[in-house]
Amino acid sequence: MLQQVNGHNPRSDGQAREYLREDLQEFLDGEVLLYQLDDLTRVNPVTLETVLRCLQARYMADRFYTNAGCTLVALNPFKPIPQLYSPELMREYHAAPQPQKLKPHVFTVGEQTYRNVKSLIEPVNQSIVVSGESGAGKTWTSRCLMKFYAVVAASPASWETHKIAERIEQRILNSNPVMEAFGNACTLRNNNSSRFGKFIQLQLNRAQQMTGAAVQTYLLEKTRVACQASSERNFHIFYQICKGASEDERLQWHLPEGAAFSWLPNPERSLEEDCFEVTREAMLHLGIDTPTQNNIFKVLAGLLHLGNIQFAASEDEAQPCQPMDDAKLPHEEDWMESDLPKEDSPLPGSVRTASLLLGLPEDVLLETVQIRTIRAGRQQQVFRKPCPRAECDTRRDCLAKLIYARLFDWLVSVINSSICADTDSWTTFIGLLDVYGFESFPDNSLEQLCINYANEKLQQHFVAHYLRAQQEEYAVEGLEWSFVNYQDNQACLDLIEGSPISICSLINEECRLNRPSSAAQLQTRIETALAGSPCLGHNKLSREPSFIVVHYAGPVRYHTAGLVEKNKDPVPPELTRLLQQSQDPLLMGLFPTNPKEKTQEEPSGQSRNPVLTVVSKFKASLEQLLQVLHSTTPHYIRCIKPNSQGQAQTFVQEEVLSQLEACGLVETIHISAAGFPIRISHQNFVERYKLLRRLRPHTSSGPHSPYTAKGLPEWCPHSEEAMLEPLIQDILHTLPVLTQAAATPGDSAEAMPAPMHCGRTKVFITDSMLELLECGRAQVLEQCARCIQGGWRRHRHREQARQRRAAMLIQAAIRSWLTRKHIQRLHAAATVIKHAWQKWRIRMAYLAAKELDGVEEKHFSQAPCSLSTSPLQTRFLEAIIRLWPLGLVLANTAMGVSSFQRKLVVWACLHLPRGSPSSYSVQTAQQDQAGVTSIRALPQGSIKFHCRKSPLRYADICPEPSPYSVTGFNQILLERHRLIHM
Ligand SMILES: Nc1ncnc2c1ncn2[C@@H]1O[C@H](COP(=O)(O)OP(=O)(O)OP(=O)(O)O)[C@@H](O)[C@H]1O
Repeated sequence: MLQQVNGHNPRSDGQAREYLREDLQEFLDGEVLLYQLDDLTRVNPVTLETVLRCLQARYMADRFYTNAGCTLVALNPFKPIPQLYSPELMREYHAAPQPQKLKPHVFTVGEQTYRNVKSLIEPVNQSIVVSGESGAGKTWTSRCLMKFYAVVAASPASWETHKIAERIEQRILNSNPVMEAFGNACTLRNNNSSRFGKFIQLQLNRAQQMTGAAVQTYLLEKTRVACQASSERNFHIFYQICKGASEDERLQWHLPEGAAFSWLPNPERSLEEDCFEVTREAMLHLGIDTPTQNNIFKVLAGLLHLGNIQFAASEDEAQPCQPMDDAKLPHEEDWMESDLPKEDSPLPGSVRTASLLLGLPEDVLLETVQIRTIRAGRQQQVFRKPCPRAECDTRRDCLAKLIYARLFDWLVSVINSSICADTDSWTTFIGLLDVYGFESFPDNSLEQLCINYANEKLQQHFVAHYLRAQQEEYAVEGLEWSFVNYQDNQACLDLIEGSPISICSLINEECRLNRPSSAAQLQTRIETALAGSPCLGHNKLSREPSFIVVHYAGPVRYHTAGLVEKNKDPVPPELTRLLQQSQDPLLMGLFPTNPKEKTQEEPSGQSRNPVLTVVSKFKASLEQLLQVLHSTTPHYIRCIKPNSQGQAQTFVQEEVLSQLEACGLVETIHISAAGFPIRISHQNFVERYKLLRRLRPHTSSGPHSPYTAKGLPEWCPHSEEAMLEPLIQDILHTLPVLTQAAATPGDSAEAMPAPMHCGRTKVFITDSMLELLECGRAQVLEQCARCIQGGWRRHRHREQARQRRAAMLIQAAIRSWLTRKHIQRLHAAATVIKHAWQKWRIRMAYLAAKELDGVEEKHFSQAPCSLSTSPLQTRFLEAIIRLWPLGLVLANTAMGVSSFQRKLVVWACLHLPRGSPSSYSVQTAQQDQAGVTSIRALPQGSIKFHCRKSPLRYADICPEPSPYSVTGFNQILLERHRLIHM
């Protein structure tokens, strides 16, 4: 209900605003409920708040996938939903004529890419970029896609080719558990966190059947082998072998039950990822036979024992640090193999076991870790310098990292050789990129710099693609507008990788100079050399040397301490040489003894080639990757973790918001805002804003609308659109009035028109224009409300007056009716009384007459003759008549007559029968001398009259007394006498 427009109650104002906001939201959303919105670009307006609300509503309604333009947002359900990933559903999406019309799903993206490949429209190759923070579901999504392609891209041809294809698909799928066992670990954020980035190329032949795949990995977190954060774990494979090995294998690998290893923290935590048998099975399918597998596991066990070697600090710098006796392994003598030269060797068990398992001579292994060799001079003279304890630890860790990294790369190459098809057997590919999401921790170093650098690159790629998609939509709608002014993240990329000076180049230079690097020095260098960059910041309050990079997803502070060392990733050449001496078949393969081969780990001083730092290697592989991506049609899946606890049905808005920022969706929203974030269909636009036409000036021409020129297209293909055109034109004509009304006195005229475009089917407007339209609408509604209120008040007034008149009329009518009724009743009663009265009077008269007649008759009957007959009688009567006044006078004389005498005189003169005192009463005055006051005939019976007061004015005065009516018994008598007298 509209509020009374002139009633300014702040609370009701607030409510009204809220109501209008909801109303606008409802309009912008259309008829659809928020959770039913499949595409975030349909959320209107595209703001963070609405996007969040929409995602939350969908998540709570168990709708985990939502489109966001060319991106699919995948919310992690944190609960198994088998029916959401069933082969039947895969086939349904595959068979659908328009899969994009089905509910958003990872299969829609899968099918879309597959059809694009089939359509052979350039670029034929497709890529799917799956990003998100740790635990958001990237690996799950990539696995899902691989399963999808394994189902839909299977060969329907002959049974034989079908079998081959199935075997390849199985191998591709089997690569997952192997890579996850060696490359994933349990972290604080995800129990099965991938510690590397990967790009999987699914290769398709001309018939779009999957014939093979290739895997490329990025930035394996090899430091995890030797160093794990508390509450985190090492790579899964270490736990798998410790928990899943058979008794025999335990003996072979020197892994007694319950043994404690420094590099195996939290072994008591059991995860479903600790499935040794699955890994072994998958390795077998990939062509890694059991002896090779055993060899791998033996080497891994050797690494665990290597980690148990602890050095004691040496008091004499010239003496190497000695390994401490380890007390960690229980019942050593019980399970140690007899091949260990136990009794002869003074070395601790961990050194002996490690060297045995790694196929290295014990003393050489120990010496290499303890003593640094330096070659100097032209003759390459060798100097040996015992390392301090910390360096011994570093060298030991470095040895383990070196072995593990090589082993991982080797595994990837084995997987590739197992699943990769011959180059001539495939023509197109679909790439799946599963990369780390943007990272920002309290302590960020080179790893985060590389990851965020990659994310910046991918974001730039994404933005370019998104803008292209936006631009295409504008073109379809006939809009001539471009995002030329949009600033992308090039400035940030220039800061990180630009030429000639950038953060990367400065760090690399520090490595090349091969001088002792100081963290503070590096900070100063970066700050002075890159001072002009808008994306470089510095936290002056920070005590530790650092610099801030303002990434698209937010600012990140990187510590400069250790940055150069990490970038060098130095591998002492003695370590490589040591491993080249290994007798272990696997290590021999990983570290071949080829003097001509220059390994990457060769020290910089001995090579004229530019140093291959971590950053430069990463940059090279990133460029390669982007080249591949640029040659494909990209598709994006943004995985979002609704909460950090991994709980189902829990949506923490703040956490989701930061991820939306990190995955660039917020950026997309800002890009939308730079264009026309609000799109309304012509129909809806007219329905909502047609009332604005009331604001249009009444002059026929009216002010010319600046919007009409760029406004509606000249041609309207549909008749409905044609019908809407004049209405939209009318609305557009009101815009100058609106802008004028909204302008504050200081605004310049040209600043006012807010941008707006009419496309072929939609009206494209900006936020400011929406505000203006809504303002105008509110204004018109207010006018209407006032008008309605005035009309209503007038109407109510008239109605009330009419009702009052009608009520009076009814009251009068009822009153007169009641009066009539009452009078009728009174008339009837009066008639009855009158009749009774008349009857009574007649009767009385009759009785009186009868009595009088009786008295006379009696009187005359006592006389000897009748009046008529006897003259004596007549004379007597005449005498009486003549005398009775005298008698009365006598009776009334004041003097000398007693009361009784008076009565007697009256009786005598009136000839009243003396014997019947009950019939007449004679009243004398109280003073007996006063005479007779009245003579009354006593009534025969009593008569009562009960009269209520009449509502009628004259009802109680009826009947009309007549001057002749008899009103008392005396009168009857007197009348009688008078009559007689007459
Ligand atoms: N669609 C889904 N359905 C059910 N569970 C899921 C789904 N997606 C993810 N999960 C759950 O979330 C966990 C984390 O997912 P995943 O390992 O794919 O995250 P990630 O983004 O690859 O993390 P990281 O970057 O650390 O490797 C999975 O182990 C799984 O339990």
